[in-house]
Amino acid sequence: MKFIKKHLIYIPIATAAISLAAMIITGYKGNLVNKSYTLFVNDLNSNKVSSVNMNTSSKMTVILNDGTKYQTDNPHTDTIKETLLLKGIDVKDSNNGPISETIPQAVFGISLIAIAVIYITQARSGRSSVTSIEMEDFSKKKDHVLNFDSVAGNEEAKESLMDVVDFLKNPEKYKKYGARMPKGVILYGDPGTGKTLLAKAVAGEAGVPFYALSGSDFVQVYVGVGAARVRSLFKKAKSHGKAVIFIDEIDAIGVKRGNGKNGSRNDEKDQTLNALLTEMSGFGEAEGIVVIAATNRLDMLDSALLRPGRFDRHIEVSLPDIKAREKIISLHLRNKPHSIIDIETIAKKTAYFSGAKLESLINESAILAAKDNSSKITEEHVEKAYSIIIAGHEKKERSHLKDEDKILTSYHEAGHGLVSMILTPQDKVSKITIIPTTKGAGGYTLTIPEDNNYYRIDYLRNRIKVMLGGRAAEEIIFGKDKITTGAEGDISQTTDTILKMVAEYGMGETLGLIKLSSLGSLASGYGNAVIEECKKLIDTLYEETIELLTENKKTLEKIALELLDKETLYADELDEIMREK
Ligand SMILES: Nc1ncnc2c1ncn2[C@@H]1O[C@H](COP(=O)(O)OP(=O)(O)OP(=O)(O)O)[C@@H](O)[C@H]1O
Ligand SMILES: [Zn+2]
Repeated sequence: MKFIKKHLIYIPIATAAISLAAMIITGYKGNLVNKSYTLFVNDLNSNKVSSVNMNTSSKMTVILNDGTKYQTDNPHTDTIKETLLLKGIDVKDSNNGPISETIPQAVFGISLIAIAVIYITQARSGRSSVTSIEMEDFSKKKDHVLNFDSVAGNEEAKESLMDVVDFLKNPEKYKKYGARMPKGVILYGDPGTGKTLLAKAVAGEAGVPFYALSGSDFVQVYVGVGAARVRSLFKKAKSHGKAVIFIDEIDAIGVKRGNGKNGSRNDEKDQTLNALLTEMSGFGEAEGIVVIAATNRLDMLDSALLRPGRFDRHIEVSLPDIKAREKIISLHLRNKPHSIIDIETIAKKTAYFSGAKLESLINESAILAAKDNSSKITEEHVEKAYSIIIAGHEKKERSHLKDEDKILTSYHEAGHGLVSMILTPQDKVSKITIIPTTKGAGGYTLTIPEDNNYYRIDYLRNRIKVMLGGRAAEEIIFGKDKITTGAEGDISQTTDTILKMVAEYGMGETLGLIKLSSLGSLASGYGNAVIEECKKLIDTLYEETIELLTENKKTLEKIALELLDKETLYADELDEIMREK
């Protein structure tokens, strides 16, 4: 839209130029000399005049029999025309100039007005709308193209996105196999973790244009404008063939409908969202267009957005762990004069920093170096910048965790991971990390090999122990009076599972094979007894978990300490520790 609007002004400019040229050509009357009125009267009296061309202007044009042409004053008397006619002189009396002259004049005038109108509206809309479709054409730019090397860390996200890159490069290949490739990908994760950067890198890797729009641009615009913007964005992208369309802050238009807090649906958002969904179903698989959206909150999104054929790929972009932070710092120090050798120490100190925050740390250091007129960025500059950044952020967020919290999280997560590796080895632990994910503080990741239809009772009991492993580890290491709120999520999960076992799966004694939820109003009589049984079961399972971890305390400590050091431990590192056990 903006693109067309921007070029609209060239149409009247062109017409103005053409009409001006026409005016010059038609208006060119040769070098018309001016002669005095008495000379004209002389010519008239000697019958030399062939024709006279007069109009409302102060001059009239005289053509003599020999073809010479000159101008003289038009006396504007009532009789002049008659006098001339009586002498048999051809008189052209036009109030308006000949058509060939007036048309270019009119067109020129209209063009000037059009230029002014378009210029004013553009200047105005430029001021009032912050929206601009950001466009970068990676298919043409060959120098400093963003690619996956520009994004440090985030290896898992990059791996998932490699598929998308391959699809963008060879959509036909996938079509041949009848594969349905993702039209939409959602990148979710904390602010500043590099979601935008990754989306640009996909376009860069695939060598296709990148179009970006932010969901927040649609807030507070008139109904219909957002939808129109979406349509024009897609139209533009499609006209180029392959493309990456990036929609930042998709939550601004795609929050769940009827969500209590954000309950007041807004027509504009709905229309914009609908336009987006329509556009997405409107292009075919082989077209090579991928829409990448970013959000900080995947759980807030409307399920309509997440359905197959829409944004059905969800890729988490997490905060960097120590290795990734080292890479990000190195990346941003590259091309800057510096004398920093010990990047590892900086990485150690910056736990829970996002990529954006690390970038601003390095930038701040560079500013300090410049202020000092120092030839290089030194470790002292980084030190100073660190204090500035921490002070600036501390008020706003719980940004940098205290070491104490880090230690606690390490043991907590190690507890989950260790219990899982011992009791449910079939569920492969692919990583344990103390870097918080959007789902909560810390975390370990399970890759469950097969999707089971049924779970055996012993498996369910073991799963509960895995969930209790975090709290149990805290208690073993720090003592009962030092336990934390960190286990809240675990506790709600175990409660759900145990309640289902006793009240729905027929695995308890109080109800036997009776399903509590089928009892309707009769269920209330069983309430307390069911809770009693659940509590007893959980207590027993918790004790067993404490026992198990106490027996394996050495391994627990080893995992925790390595976690503290490396922040993330992957399957091979964990296998190594378990082998040494
Ligand atoms: N993994 C990374 N590697 C290198 N630089 C990074 C990385 N992550 C973030 N950055 C730096 O932080 C800047 C901001 O990142 P980006 O805008 O991609 O984050 P985002 O996840 O899209 O944030 P938001 O959710 O706030 O939109 C980048 O331009 C880059 O300089
Ligand atoms: Zn936990």
